[in-house]
Amino acid sequence: MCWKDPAGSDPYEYQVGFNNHFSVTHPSAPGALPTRGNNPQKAPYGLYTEQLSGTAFTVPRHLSQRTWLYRIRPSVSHTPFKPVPHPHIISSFTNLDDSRLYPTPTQLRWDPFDLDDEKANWVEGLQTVAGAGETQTKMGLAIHVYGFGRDMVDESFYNSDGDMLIVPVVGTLDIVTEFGKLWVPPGEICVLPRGIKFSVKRGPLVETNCRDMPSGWKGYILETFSALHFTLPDLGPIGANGLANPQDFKYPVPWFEDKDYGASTPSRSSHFTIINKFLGKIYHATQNHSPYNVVAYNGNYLPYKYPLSEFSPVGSISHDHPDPSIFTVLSLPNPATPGTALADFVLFPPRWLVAERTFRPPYFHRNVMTEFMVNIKGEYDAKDAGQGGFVPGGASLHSMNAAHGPDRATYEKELARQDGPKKVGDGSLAIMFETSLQLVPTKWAVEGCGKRQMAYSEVWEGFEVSWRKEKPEGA
Ligand SMILES: O=C(O)Cc1cc(O)ccc1O
Ligand SMILES: [Fe+2]
Repeated sequence: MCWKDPAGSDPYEYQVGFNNHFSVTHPSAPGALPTRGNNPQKAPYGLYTEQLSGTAFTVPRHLSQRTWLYRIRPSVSHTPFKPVPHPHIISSFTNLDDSRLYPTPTQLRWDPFDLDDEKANWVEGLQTVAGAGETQTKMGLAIHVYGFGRDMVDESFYNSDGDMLIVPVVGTLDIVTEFGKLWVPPGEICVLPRGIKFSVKRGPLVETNCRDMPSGWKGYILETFSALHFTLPDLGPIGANGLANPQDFKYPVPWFEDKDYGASTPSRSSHFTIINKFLGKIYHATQNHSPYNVVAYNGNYLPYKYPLSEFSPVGSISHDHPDPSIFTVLSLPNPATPGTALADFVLFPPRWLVAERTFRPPYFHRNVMTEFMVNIKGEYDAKDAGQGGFVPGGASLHSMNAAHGPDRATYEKELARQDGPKKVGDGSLAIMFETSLQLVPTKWAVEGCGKRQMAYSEVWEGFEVSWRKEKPEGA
């Protein structure tokens, strides 16, 4: 089934259904998909047949992901890769003496990051904030910010290190992939799995309340190095429905161009550049044609997007504050420890809080998971969003076991609260990258970026010791 935005702001069409197996052909080339098998002696219209695997051939069937592509030229027709410096990307976090890293258990919070991004394209504008593990053994993850002001033209990127879950905060992303196009405004996310080629262009700059992020296209990226990919979390007693429903995940429909590059091409360059991130380094190769030449495909390894507004949250309808795992949108299980995640993508959506006899904002806690949060817009219910607070566009890192929770202002306001049911988060959106691994921030994030809120810990100062007034006599 094809889906089209009824409001008309997204110009593209999509196929729907999380992890579906799609067998599709561009409408201009009926019959481009082989009718028997994947790999005919000669594919229809002389197309080249290519398998792109997202998992090892031998993984259990329910984890297996691969797509067969039918394309105008084989992907392999390009020059050898040459390294190109990119000083801001880090993909190995295991050497804690690496001078680019800054291990610290301190609670960290940042105002919106300032990136020197006007001339950068999306790849050049990547900057690593934190990470764990490394790409070589496919164990770990990295968190990056991006900021760019230039479209990727005649350039395509693919990542050999991991999958990228992209969270735009300012500016719509207009993404061309080998599988078709994705339109990703703030409020939606997309996942670009390992190995898939794509180019990021600037879509409209939508209204933002990010005070310090007035210009540019900016957002956050969770990069997962794992050999497996995001899944929908189990629902357990919640039942068969709710949270992120499979039909709300949108996959592109085929889009291709039959475009050659040569000396006579009046383009910026006389070739197309393929950019690869491999072991944390950037490499360039060139070729004489557009890689967006896939006419038909058949498989379940594809990029996709998800509008966060479709998330159907569950919560407490009597008393007590449920743990935030109820807000998991996508999860990447940690095979080493059943029930834990290498990475969870968690959403704090607008919702009604009705719990009685309950301290409703997030409680004080010291979690075994590491929490990296981003305020996309509005006010998060545990933190003041004013100047120096958890501001839109800003982020926080609460590492394994690090105590955190409501700031003093929120705590006092909640103790004094009289009202009944309350809608929180109207017009607001916060997300969390949560991991069972120990994240290491980069030196840039802790010292270099100039956006760290050095006074963050003060939000938890000055709590009244009510006990002394209220304790039973003799205690
Ligand atoms: O720290 C945070 O704000 C995230 C969070 C939210 C919540 O409702 C409970 C626990 C938790 O870590
Ligand atoms: Fe937390």
